[in-house]
Amino acid sequence: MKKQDMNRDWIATARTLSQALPYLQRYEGATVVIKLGGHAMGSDEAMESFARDVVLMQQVGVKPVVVHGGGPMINKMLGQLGIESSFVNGKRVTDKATVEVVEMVLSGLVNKRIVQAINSQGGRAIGISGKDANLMVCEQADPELGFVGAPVAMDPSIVHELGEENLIPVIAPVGAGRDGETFNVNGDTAAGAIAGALHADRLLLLTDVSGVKDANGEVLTCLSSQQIKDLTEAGVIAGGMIPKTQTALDALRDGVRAVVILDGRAPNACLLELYTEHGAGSLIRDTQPRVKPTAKTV
Ligand SMILES: Nc1ncnc2c1ncn2[C@@H]1O[C@H](COP(=O)(O)OP(=O)(O)O)[C@@H](O)[C@H]1O
Ligand SMILES: CC(=O)N[C@@H](CCC(=O)OP(=O)(O)O)C(=O)O
Repeated sequence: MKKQDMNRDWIATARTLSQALPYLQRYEGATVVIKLGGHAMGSDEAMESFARDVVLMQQVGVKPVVVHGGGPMINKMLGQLGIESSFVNGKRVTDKATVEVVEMVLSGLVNKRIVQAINSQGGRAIGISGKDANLMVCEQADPELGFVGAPVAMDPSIVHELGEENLIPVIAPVGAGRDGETFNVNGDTAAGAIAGALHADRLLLLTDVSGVKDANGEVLTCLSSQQIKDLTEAGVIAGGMIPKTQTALDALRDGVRAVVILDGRAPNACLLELYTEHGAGSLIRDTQPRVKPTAKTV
């Protein structure tokens, strides 16, 4: 690269940092729940970029809370063990043998991989599941789905306590039932319930598509509740996008200020969303247009 071009790059970087000031101020002290989907954590590079974003967010005053999925990793382990599984509306039909594998993979392999990635970037992450400190008590969601849980009682105090110690909670979507059963909770559902209990300022759902697409495959940058209902009825929102958009609606109802569905494989996806004028993905915030205000309101 020529010296002149390098100077231009540095000037652009400085300008980007300067332009981030109103957003840095806006999100200082904000609680941001980030759901990392299994498809978004494929490569080591993607994981490293995610971890850097989370550590940087905390460095500039955000309280990040990570909730993760791990569907592809569960599929792989079930395959290795010769256990078949099927999905109904994006949720895994979960029998006794399956729920044991789900907990092993989510609370073990996947959770610790994320914890390690964040800690490697200088953060202090701690891995827990919905079972810890009664964070997420569940009931059976639907008898047809077996041990799939619906969160019914949330106690977010452990998340607050960890945040006060500057620890970054990394939460596996596994919950306990009142009779001691273990429930497999869809990662989006768990993230929404946790964001709702925390009254989070933002819920970022990181996935493997650039947002919610319409019938022509175009990403919708801003969506209302009604649009979500219409697109779901028309079958345009399908599969794994159903729990995601349903989560968004539930989270808004529970007091989360806004939900964004975005591509977690894109480098620095979280920073792009929070700290640039452009933003990323599909913003779900009732009927307001996707305009990034410059005032100090979140
Ligand atoms: N309208 C839609 N817009 C975008 N993606 C959709 C839509 N309907 C269904 N999908 C599917 O939803 C998937 C995301 O859900 P899922 O695979 O469960 O992701 P994750 O593992 O990140 O939770 C996308 O890869 C896409 O195939
Ligand atoms: C009930 C249910 O479907 N649970 C999910 C939990 C993991 C998950 O949600 O992972 P992603 O976010 O990567 O899809 C499952 O068993 O796959």
